Amino acid sequence: MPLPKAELHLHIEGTLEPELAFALAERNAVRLPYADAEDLRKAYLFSDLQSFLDLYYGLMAVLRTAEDFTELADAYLARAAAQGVRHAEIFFDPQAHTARDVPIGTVVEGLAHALDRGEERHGVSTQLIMCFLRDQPAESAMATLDAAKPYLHHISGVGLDSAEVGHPPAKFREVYAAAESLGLRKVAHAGEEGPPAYIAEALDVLGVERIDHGLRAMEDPDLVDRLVRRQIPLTLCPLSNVRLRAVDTLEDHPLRAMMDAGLLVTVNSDDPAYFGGYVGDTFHAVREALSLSHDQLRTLARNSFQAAFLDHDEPRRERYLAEVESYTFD
Ligand SMILES: Nc1ncnc2[nH]cnc12
Ligand SMILES: [Zn+2]
Repeated sequence: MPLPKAELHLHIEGTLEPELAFALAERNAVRLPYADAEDLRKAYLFSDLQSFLDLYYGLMAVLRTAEDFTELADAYLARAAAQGVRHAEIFFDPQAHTARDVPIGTVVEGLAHALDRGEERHGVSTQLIMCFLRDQPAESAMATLDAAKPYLHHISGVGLDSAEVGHPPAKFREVYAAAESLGLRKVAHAGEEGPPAYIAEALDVLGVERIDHGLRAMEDPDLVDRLVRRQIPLTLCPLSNVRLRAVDTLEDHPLRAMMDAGLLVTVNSDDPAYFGGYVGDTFHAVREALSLSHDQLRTLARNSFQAAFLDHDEPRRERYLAEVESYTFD
Protein backbone atom coordinates (compact mmCIF):
# COMPACT_ATOMS: atom_id res chain seq x y z
CA MET A 1 0.00 0.00 0.00
CA PRO A 2 1.42 3.42 -0.91
CA LEU A 3 2.03 6.17 1.65
CA PRO A 4 -1.14 8.34 1.96
CA LYS A 5 -0.54 11.86 0.69
CA ALA A 6 -2.14 15.03 -0.66
CA GLU A 7 -1.16 16.45 -4.02
CA LEU A 8 -1.18 20.26 -4.00
CA HIS A 9 0.64 21.16 -7.21
CA LEU A 10 -0.88 19.45 -10.20
CA HIS A 11 -1.97 21.01 -13.49
CA ILE A 12 -4.84 18.93 -14.83
CA GLU A 13 -3.80 19.75 -18.40
CA GLY A 14 -0.38 18.34 -17.49
CA THR A 15 -1.96 14.92 -16.94
CA LEU A 16 -2.88 14.62 -20.63
CA GLU A 17 -1.14 11.37 -21.59
CA PRO A 18 -0.19 10.96 -25.28
CA GLU A 19 -2.64 8.05 -25.71
CA LEU A 20 -5.57 10.12 -24.43
CA ALA A 21 -4.41 13.09 -26.53
CA PHE A 22 -4.60 10.92 -29.68
CA ALA A 23 -7.99 9.45 -28.69
CA LEU A 24 -9.41 12.96 -28.15
CA ALA A 25 -7.78 14.24 -31.36
CA GLU A 26 -9.61 11.56 -33.30
CA ARG A 27 -12.93 12.17 -31.53
CA ASN A 28 -12.70 15.93 -32.11
CA ALA A 29 -11.16 15.77 -35.60
CA VAL A 30 -8.05 17.67 -34.50
CA ARG A 31 -4.85 17.00 -36.46
CA LEU A 32 -1.74 16.62 -34.31
CA PRO A 33 1.72 17.19 -35.79
CA TYR A 34 2.95 13.81 -34.50
CA ALA A 35 2.63 10.34 -36.08
CA ASP A 36 1.42 8.61 -32.93
CA ALA A 37 1.67 8.60 -29.12
CA GLU A 38 5.20 7.23 -29.19
CA ASP A 39 6.32 9.94 -31.61
CA LEU A 40 4.72 12.59 -29.36
CA ARG A 41 6.46 11.21 -26.28
CA LYS A 42 9.80 11.54 -28.08
CA ALA A 43 9.20 15.31 -28.26
CA TYR A 44 9.24 15.56 -24.46
CA LEU A 45 12.82 16.82 -24.26
CA PHE A 46 12.72 20.29 -22.74
CA SER A 47 15.44 22.89 -22.34
CA ASP A 48 13.52 25.20 -19.98
CA LEU A 49 10.01 26.16 -18.85
CA GLN A 50 9.12 27.94 -22.11
CA SER A 51 10.07 24.99 -24.31
CA PHE A 52 7.69 22.85 -22.27
CA LEU A 53 4.89 25.43 -22.25
CA ASP A 54 4.96 25.68 -26.07
CA LEU A 55 4.23 21.97 -26.41
CA TYR A 56 1.82 21.89 -23.44
CA TYR A 57 -0.41 24.69 -24.75
CA GLY A 58 -0.28 23.26 -28.27
CA LEU A 59 -1.48 19.81 -27.21
CA MET A 60 -4.47 21.33 -25.40
CA ALA A 61 -6.06 21.73 -28.88
CA VAL A 62 -7.54 18.25 -28.41
CA LEU A 63 -9.55 19.32 -25.32
CA ARG A 64 -12.85 20.67 -26.64
CA THR A 65 -15.93 19.35 -24.82
CA ALA A 66 -17.00 19.03 -21.19
CA GLU A 67 -16.70 15.24 -21.60
CA ASP A 68 -13.05 15.64 -22.63
CA PHE A 69 -12.31 17.50 -19.39
CA THR A 70 -14.27 14.93 -17.38
CA GLU A 71 -12.30 12.08 -18.93
CA LEU A 72 -9.00 13.87 -18.32
CA ALA A 73 -9.77 14.49 -14.63
CA ASP A 74 -11.14 11.00 -14.04
CA ALA A 75 -8.02 9.43 -15.54
CA TYR A 76 -5.84 11.55 -13.24
CA LEU A 77 -7.84 10.59 -10.15
CA ALA A 78 -7.52 6.88 -10.98
CA ARG A 79 -3.74 7.16 -11.36
CA ALA A 80 -3.35 9.37 -8.30
CA ALA A 81 -5.44 7.07 -6.09
CA ALA A 82 -3.27 4.11 -7.12
CA GLN A 83 -0.24 6.07 -5.86
CA GLY A 84 -1.71 6.90 -2.43
CA VAL A 85 -3.25 10.32 -3.11
CA ARG A 86 -6.16 10.87 -0.69
CA HIS A 87 -6.69 14.58 -1.42
CA ALA A 88 -5.83 16.67 -4.50
CA GLU A 89 -5.95 20.42 -5.06
CA ILE A 90 -5.97 20.69 -8.82
CA PHE A 91 -4.92 23.62 -11.04
CA PHE A 92 -6.49 24.46 -14.36
CA ASP A 93 -5.67 27.18 -16.91
CA PRO A 94 -8.96 28.68 -18.15
CA GLN A 95 -7.29 31.24 -20.45
CA ALA A 96 -5.57 28.44 -22.38
CA HIS A 97 -9.04 27.17 -23.28
CA THR A 98 -11.08 30.36 -23.67
CA ALA A 99 -8.38 31.56 -26.11
CA ARG A 100 -9.43 28.58 -28.29
CA ASP A 101 -13.12 29.44 -27.92
CA VAL A 102 -13.80 26.73 -25.35
CA PRO A 103 -16.05 28.47 -22.79
CA ILE A 104 -14.93 28.55 -19.16
CA GLY A 105 -18.21 26.88 -18.14
CA THR A 106 -17.41 23.88 -20.36
CA VAL A 107 -14.01 23.54 -18.67
CA VAL A 108 -15.17 23.97 -15.07
CA GLU A 109 -18.31 21.87 -15.36
CA GLY A 110 -16.45 19.14 -17.23
CA LEU A 111 -13.75 18.97 -14.56
CA ALA A 112 -16.24 19.27 -11.69
CA HIS A 113 -18.24 16.34 -13.04
CA ALA A 114 -15.24 14.07 -12.42
CA LEU A 115 -13.99 15.79 -9.26
CA ASP A 116 -17.38 15.70 -7.53
CA ARG A 117 -17.30 11.92 -7.92
CA GLY A 118 -13.64 11.62 -6.93
CA GLU A 119 -14.30 10.47 -3.43
CA GLU A 120 -16.96 7.94 -4.30
CA ARG A 121 -15.13 6.51 -7.34
CA HIS A 122 -11.49 6.79 -6.30
CA GLY A 123 -11.40 7.68 -2.60
CA VAL A 124 -9.83 11.07 -3.40
CA SER A 125 -11.25 14.36 -2.08
CA THR A 126 -10.61 17.30 -4.38
CA GLN A 127 -10.54 21.06 -4.79
CA LEU A 128 -10.12 23.15 -7.91
CA ILE A 129 -7.73 26.11 -8.19
CA MET A 130 -8.05 28.46 -11.17
CA CYS A 131 -4.68 29.72 -12.43
CA PHE A 132 -4.08 32.96 -14.29
CA LEU A 133 -1.46 32.96 -17.05
CA ARG A 134 1.13 35.47 -15.86
CA ASP A 135 2.45 36.11 -19.39
CA GLN A 136 -0.99 37.43 -20.37
CA PRO A 137 -2.15 40.94 -19.39
CA ALA A 138 -3.59 41.49 -15.91
CA GLU A 139 -6.82 42.66 -17.61
CA SER A 140 -7.23 39.19 -19.11
CA ALA A 141 -6.85 37.64 -15.64
CA MET A 142 -9.47 40.04 -14.26
CA ALA A 143 -11.86 39.19 -17.12
CA THR A 144 -11.27 35.49 -16.38
CA LEU A 145 -12.11 35.99 -12.71
CA ASP A 146 -15.27 37.78 -13.77
CA ALA A 147 -16.22 35.01 -16.21
CA ALA A 148 -15.69 32.43 -13.45
CA LYS A 149 -18.25 34.03 -11.13
CA PRO A 150 -21.14 31.70 -12.07
CA TYR A 151 -18.89 28.70 -11.29
CA LEU A 152 -17.27 29.76 -8.03
CA HIS A 153 -19.09 27.02 -6.10
CA HIS A 154 -16.69 24.64 -7.88
CA ILE A 155 -13.54 26.73 -7.31
CA SER A 156 -11.72 27.15 -4.01
CA GLY A 157 -8.77 29.30 -4.98
CA VAL A 158 -6.68 31.16 -7.52
CA GLY A 159 -3.10 30.58 -8.65
CA LEU A 160 -0.56 32.08 -11.04
CA ASP A 161 1.40 30.06 -13.59
CA SER A 162 3.03 30.04 -17.06
CA ALA A 163 6.26 31.86 -18.05
CA GLU A 164 7.63 33.40 -14.85
CA VAL A 165 10.63 35.56 -15.66
CA GLY A 166 9.59 39.12 -16.55
CA HIS A 167 6.12 38.65 -15.06
CA PRO A 168 6.45 39.48 -11.35
CA PRO A 169 3.56 38.75 -8.98
CA ALA A 170 2.80 42.47 -8.41
CA LYS A 171 1.37 42.60 -11.96
CA PHE A 172 -1.65 40.76 -10.49
CA ARG A 173 -2.17 42.81 -7.31
CA GLU A 174 -5.71 43.94 -8.19
CA VAL A 175 -6.79 40.51 -9.45
CA TYR A 176 -5.68 38.83 -6.23
CA ALA A 177 -7.41 41.51 -4.14
CA ALA A 178 -10.61 40.86 -6.10
CA ALA A 179 -10.21 37.09 -5.69
CA GLU A 180 -9.75 37.52 -1.95
CA SER A 181 -12.91 39.60 -1.69
CA LEU A 182 -14.75 36.71 -3.40
CA GLY A 183 -13.56 34.39 -0.62
CA LEU A 184 -11.02 32.52 -2.76
CA ARG A 185 -7.79 31.04 -1.38
CA LYS A 186 -4.57 32.33 -2.92
CA VAL A 187 -1.42 30.58 -4.16
CA ALA A 188 1.13 31.49 -6.84
CA HIS A 189 4.04 29.89 -8.68
CA ALA A 190 7.19 31.74 -7.64
CA GLY A 191 10.90 30.99 -7.61
CA GLU A 192 10.73 28.22 -10.23
CA GLU A 193 12.84 30.07 -12.81
CA GLY A 194 12.24 33.52 -11.32
CA PRO A 195 14.31 35.08 -8.52
CA PRO A 196 13.68 34.75 -4.76
CA ALA A 197 12.34 38.33 -4.82
CA TYR A 198 9.27 37.00 -6.67
CA ILE A 199 8.57 34.69 -3.71
CA ALA A 200 8.68 37.62 -1.28
CA GLU A 201 6.50 39.65 -3.62
CA ALA A 202 3.89 36.88 -3.88
CA LEU A 203 3.68 36.88 -0.08
CA ASP A 204 3.79 40.66 0.43
CA VAL A 205 1.78 41.95 -2.51
CA LEU A 206 -0.58 39.08 -3.35
CA GLY A 207 -0.91 37.69 0.17
CA VAL A 208 -0.59 34.08 -0.98
CA GLU A 209 -0.89 31.27 1.56
CA ARG A 210 1.36 28.80 -0.26
CA ILE A 211 4.17 29.16 -2.77
CA ASP A 212 4.18 26.81 -5.75
CA HIS A 213 7.76 25.62 -6.33
CA GLY A 214 9.74 28.14 -4.23
CA LEU A 215 12.80 26.24 -5.46
CA ARG A 216 15.05 29.31 -5.48
CA ALA A 217 14.15 30.38 -1.91
CA MET A 218 17.43 28.90 -0.66
CA GLU A 219 19.38 31.66 -2.43
CA ASP A 220 18.08 34.20 0.12
CA PRO A 221 18.70 33.32 3.79
CA ASP A 222 16.43 36.12 5.08
CA LEU A 223 13.59 34.80 2.93
CA VAL A 224 14.21 31.25 4.19
CA ASP A 225 14.04 32.61 7.73
CA ARG A 226 10.71 34.20 7.04
CA LEU A 227 9.26 31.13 5.29
CA VAL A 228 10.38 28.95 8.19
CA ARG A 229 8.99 31.29 10.87
CA ARG A 230 5.62 31.56 9.13
CA GLN A 231 5.68 27.91 8.03
CA ILE A 232 4.60 28.93 4.53
CA PRO A 233 4.18 25.71 2.53
CA LEU A 234 6.29 25.28 -0.62
CA THR A 235 4.88 22.83 -3.17
CA LEU A 236 8.06 21.42 -4.70
CA CYS A 237 8.03 19.42 -7.95
CA PRO A 238 11.43 17.69 -8.19
CA LEU A 239 10.88 15.71 -11.42
CA SER A 240 9.63 18.88 -13.12
CA ASN A 241 12.71 20.78 -11.96
CA VAL A 242 14.98 18.17 -13.56
CA ARG A 243 13.02 17.95 -16.84
CA LEU A 244 12.85 21.77 -17.17
CA ARG A 245 16.51 22.03 -16.25
CA ALA A 246 16.07 24.15 -13.12
CA VAL A 247 18.36 21.60 -11.43
CA ASP A 248 20.90 19.36 -13.20
CA THR A 249 19.96 16.04 -11.60
CA LEU A 250 17.62 14.80 -8.90
CA GLU A 251 20.67 14.20 -6.71
CA ASP A 252 21.31 17.97 -6.86
CA HIS A 253 17.77 18.88 -5.80
CA PRO A 254 17.63 21.05 -2.63
CA LEU A 255 14.57 19.20 -1.22
CA ARG A 256 16.53 17.57 1.58
CA ALA A 257 18.40 20.76 2.44
CA MET A 258 15.11 22.63 2.49
CA MET A 259 13.64 20.11 4.94
CA ASP A 260 16.77 20.37 7.09
CA ALA A 261 16.38 24.17 7.10
CA GLY A 262 12.93 23.75 8.66
CA LEU A 263 10.90 24.73 5.60
CA LEU A 264 7.44 23.21 5.23
CA VAL A 265 7.93 21.49 1.89
CA THR A 266 5.67 19.11 -0.01
CA VAL A 267 6.42 16.87 -2.99
CA ASN A 268 4.20 17.03 -6.07
CA SER A 269 4.15 16.04 -9.73
CA ASP A 270 3.31 19.34 -11.55
CA ASP A 271 2.67 17.92 -15.07
CA PRO A 272 3.11 14.17 -14.65
CA ALA A 273 2.30 13.16 -18.23
CA TYR A 274 5.29 15.22 -19.37
CA PHE A 275 7.82 14.88 -16.56
CA GLY A 276 8.14 11.13 -16.12
CA GLY A 277 5.97 10.31 -13.13
CA TYR A 278 2.96 10.82 -10.90
CA VAL A 279 3.36 11.80 -7.26
CA GLY A 280 4.01 8.28 -5.92
CA ASP A 281 6.71 7.87 -8.59
CA THR A 282 8.13 11.22 -7.48
CA PHE A 283 8.30 10.10 -3.83
CA HIS A 284 10.16 6.95 -4.95
CA ALA A 285 12.56 8.91 -7.11
CA VAL A 286 13.49 11.45 -4.42
CA ARG A 287 13.80 8.72 -1.80
CA GLU A 288 16.37 6.98 -3.96
CA ALA A 289 18.21 10.07 -5.22
CA LEU A 290 18.42 11.85 -1.84
CA SER A 291 18.49 8.77 0.45
CA LEU A 292 15.46 9.98 2.38
CA SER A 293 14.58 8.06 5.55
CA HIS A 294 11.13 6.68 6.34
CA ASP A 295 10.79 9.50 8.88
CA GLN A 296 11.49 12.08 6.18
CA LEU A 297 8.99 10.49 3.80
CA ARG A 298 6.39 10.49 6.57
CA THR A 299 7.15 14.18 7.24
CA LEU A 300 6.58 14.98 3.55
CA ALA A 301 3.23 13.18 3.64
CA ARG A 302 2.25 14.91 6.91
CA ASN A 303 3.25 18.28 5.45
CA SER A 304 1.03 17.70 2.43
CA PHE A 305 -2.08 17.38 4.59
CA GLN A 306 -1.02 20.23 6.87
CA ALA A 307 -0.59 22.50 3.85
CA ALA A 308 -3.91 21.45 2.25
CA PHE A 309 -6.88 23.82 2.21
CA LEU A 310 -8.86 21.64 4.61
CA ASP A 311 -9.57 24.31 7.22
CA HIS A 312 -13.30 23.94 6.62
CA ASP A 313 -13.09 20.22 7.42
CA GLU A 314 -10.52 19.69 10.18
CA PRO A 315 -11.91 16.22 11.07
CA ARG A 316 -11.02 15.12 7.54
CA ARG A 317 -7.50 16.51 7.87
CA GLU A 318 -7.15 14.68 11.19
CA ARG A 319 -8.28 11.41 9.57
CA TYR A 320 -5.74 11.78 6.78
CA LEU A 321 -2.98 12.67 9.26
CA ALA A 322 -3.87 9.61 11.35
CA GLU A 323 -3.47 7.48 8.19
CA VAL A 324 0.01 8.93 7.73
CA GLU A 325 1.02 8.25 11.34
CA SER A 326 -0.24 4.65 11.30
CA TYR A 327 1.34 3.83 7.91
CA THR A 328 3.94 1.07 8.00
CA PHE A 329 6.71 1.08 5.39
CA ASP A 330 7.55 -2.32 3.91
N1 LIG B 1 5.88 24.10 -14.07
C1 LIG B 1 5.08 25.07 -14.49
N2 LIG B 1 5.42 26.35 -14.30
C2 LIG B 1 4.65 27.35 -14.73
N3 LIG B 1 3.51 27.16 -15.36
C3 LIG B 1 3.11 25.90 -15.59
N4 LIG B 1 2.02 25.43 -16.20
C4 LIG B 1 2.08 24.08 -16.16
N5 LIG B 1 3.20 23.69 -15.55
C5 LIG B 1 3.86 24.81 -15.17
ZN1 LIG C 1 3.21 24.13 -11.77
